[in-house]
Amino acid sequence: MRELLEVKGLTKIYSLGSIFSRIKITAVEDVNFEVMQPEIFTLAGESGCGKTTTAKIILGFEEQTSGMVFYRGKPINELRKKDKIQMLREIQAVFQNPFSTFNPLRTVDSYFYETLLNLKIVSSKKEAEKKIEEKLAAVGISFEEFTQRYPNEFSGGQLQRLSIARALLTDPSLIVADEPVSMVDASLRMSIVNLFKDLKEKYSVSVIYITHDLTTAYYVSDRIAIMFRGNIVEMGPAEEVLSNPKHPYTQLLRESVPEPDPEKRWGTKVVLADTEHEEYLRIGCKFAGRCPSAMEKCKKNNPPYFKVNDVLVKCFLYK
Ligand SMILES: Nc1ncnc2c1ncn2[C@@H]1O[C@H](COP(=O)(O)OP(=O)(O)OP(=O)(O)O)[C@@H](O)[C@H]1O
Repeated sequence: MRELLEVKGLTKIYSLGSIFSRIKITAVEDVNFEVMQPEIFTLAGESGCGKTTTAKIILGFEEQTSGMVFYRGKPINELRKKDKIQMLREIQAVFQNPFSTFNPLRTVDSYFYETLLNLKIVSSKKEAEKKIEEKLAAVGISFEEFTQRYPNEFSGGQLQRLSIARALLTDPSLIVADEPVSMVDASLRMSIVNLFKDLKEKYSVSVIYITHDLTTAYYVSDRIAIMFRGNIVEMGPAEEVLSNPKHPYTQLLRESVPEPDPEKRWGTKVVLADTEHEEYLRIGCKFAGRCPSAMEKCKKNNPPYFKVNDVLVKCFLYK
């Protein structure tokens, strides 16, 4: 396996509030990880931990305050400037709400033809149809049931499969999937995350899977990073992290995780709850206020990472 993407020292600081009461929050703080090819790498954590901000920076929708993202060893920002079309082909996104991915007034197939033509992937309608048929087959939808239909003629699950098929049109190496199943019927979730496994095995596609749902994460991920208030607090093989969690936050997360708020995602209106605000501003471990094992030093010092077997844990308990 080769390294596909590397995130190094990634930090994003947002300013919130009015000019009279400005506060700064570090939504992503010195985040480091790499994604191999092929691999399903999961970023998990409760709402507001910095998963989406990390995804937005990788996808180029947001600029980092500091740190770098490397794609195949090269800084992604420079590649984006130099070879935009190639980057658009190589890294694709799948979002939470498939109904907002497609305009209700346009047929879904029109998006597919548009992507193929705009990115100059095909040169004729016949070639386009062949490509579309192949990608639909990969997500289990037939060409006939797809042609000339509007988004409201599909179920949420079918539409999410179609957004994955559309992402596949460019033969990407990396798919960044942000909560792709949280708006899909619980009974269909597994079948959609299974698709990611298939894509990894059949086409060597790597996936950054962003989720609050540890059940699907456990099932699909090779490695997982658990985030809390902008920090990765634990990272390692998914099986090990989720069946034997070390960080007190990962242990808590396994018990209950609040659902993400669809209204808040990818929007710009941001209101911080008091505890959230206080946790972001903590000098020591951001989890210390809620941690049942917190020690005096946790409140004063930011813990470094400790290695426990294959797992990195940002917690003084493992010193
Ligand atoms: N444009 C923005 N301006 C100011 N603060 C922001 C902005 N976008 C996100 N934030 C804040 O940054 C923090 C991290 O948000 P982010 O969306 O990355 O978390 P998340 O884990 O993906 O949560 P969710 O699942 O709710 O999207 C949150 O406190 C959020 O309120």
